[in-house]
Amino acid sequence: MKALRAYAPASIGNVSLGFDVLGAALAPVDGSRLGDEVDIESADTFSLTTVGPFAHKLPGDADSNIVTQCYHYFCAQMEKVGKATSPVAMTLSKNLPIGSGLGSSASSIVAAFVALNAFYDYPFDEDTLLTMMGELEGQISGSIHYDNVAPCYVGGMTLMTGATSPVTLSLPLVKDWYYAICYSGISVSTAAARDILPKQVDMATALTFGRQLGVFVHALNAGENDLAASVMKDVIAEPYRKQLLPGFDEARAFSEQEGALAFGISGSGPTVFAVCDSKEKAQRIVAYLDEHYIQNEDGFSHVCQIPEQGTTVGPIA
Ligand SMILES: Nc1ncnc2c1ncn2[C@@H]1O[C@H](COP(=O)(O)OP(=O)(O)OP(=O)(O)O)[C@@H](O)[C@H]1O
Ligand SMILES: N[C@@H](CCO)C(=O)O
Repeated sequence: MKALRAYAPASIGNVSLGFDVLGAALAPVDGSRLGDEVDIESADTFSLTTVGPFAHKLPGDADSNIVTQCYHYFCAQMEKVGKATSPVAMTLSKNLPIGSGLGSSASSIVAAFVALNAFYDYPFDEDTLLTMMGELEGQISGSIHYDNVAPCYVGGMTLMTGATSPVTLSLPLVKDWYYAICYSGISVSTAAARDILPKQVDMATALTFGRQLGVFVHALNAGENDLAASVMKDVIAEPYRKQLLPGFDEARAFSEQEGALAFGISGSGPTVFAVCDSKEKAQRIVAYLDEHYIQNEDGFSHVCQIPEQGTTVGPIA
C-alpha cells in the first residue's frame, strides 16, 4: 500500500525588506528538522490525525484544520480537471508553533498539498500547486500572500512575481550567512498583525521600499553581500508590529552590537532573526535571545541557514 511522508520547512516571511513578496526557507545548521510533516495513505474514508509538540494548540475538530481544507480543495481541483480521487488517511505532525512567524500554517498547507500531489501521481505542476497553496494561506490569514508558502515549497529565497506563471523567482543565496532565529513562545495572529498596519503608505516609504528591493536583488546577483545586507530594513510593518514584541528593541541592539548584518521580525512575529556573517556570531546572538527574548517554555531558538531544497516527499521508511 502506498504510504508517503512530506516534510515542509519553516520560513521567514518578508525578510524585513520585502513585505508579502520576499521569503526564505529555514534549516537549522545542527541538522535537526524545523517544519511540519504530513503522512498520507489509502483509507475507506477521509480522516486527519494530529500529533507532535504543537498538536494540542490546533483547533479541536479535524474539519477546522487547514490540512482537511487542503484535502477538500485538492479533490475539488481534481474533479475540475476530470481526475478521480479516493479517500485517504492523513496524519499531521504539528512541529511548528501556531502564530509564530515561522510560516506555521504555510508549512502544514505545503506539506499537505505536496503529499496529496505525490499520492495522486503528480496531476498538478509547480505553479498550479503554488496558486492552490496561496489560496489556502489566504483563507487562513485574511489575505493571499506567498512569502511563506513559496520558499517552504521550493526552498531558497524567493521573490513573488504577481503573475500566475512563474509565481515565484529564486534569488541567489549567500553561502556564508547564518540566521539566528528565536521564537519567544507567545502567539501573534497573522490576521491581527495585518489589521494594525495602515492601509496606505506615504510616498517616501514607497520610494524606500522600491529602492531597497531593487538594490537587494541587484546586490545578490552581483555578489555584493554587504550592500545587500545594508538594505534589509522594514519600512512597512516593523514600525507598527514591534510594539507586539516584548524585548524587540533590546534584541536588535544586542545583535547589532555583536555585528549582525541585519535584524528583523520573521513574518508577522513574534519570531525575530539576525543575519550574521559567521556561525559564531549567530551562536552568541542565539545565546542572548534564549536568555532575554524567550517568554515561556514554548520558545526556542536555532542557528539556521537557507536551504536550497524546500519540501521533500517520499515513502515512509
Ligand atoms: N495545521 C494548521 N497549522 C496552523 N494553524 C492552523 C492549522 N489548522 C488550522 N489552523 C488555524 O489557522 C490559524 C493560523 O493563524 P495564523 O495565520 O496567525 O498562524 P500561523 O500561520 O501559524 O502564523 P505564522 O505564519 O506567523 O507562523 C489559527 O487560528 C489556527 O488555529
Ligand atoms: N507577509 C506576511 C507574512 C505572515 O507570516 C505578513 O507579514 O503579514
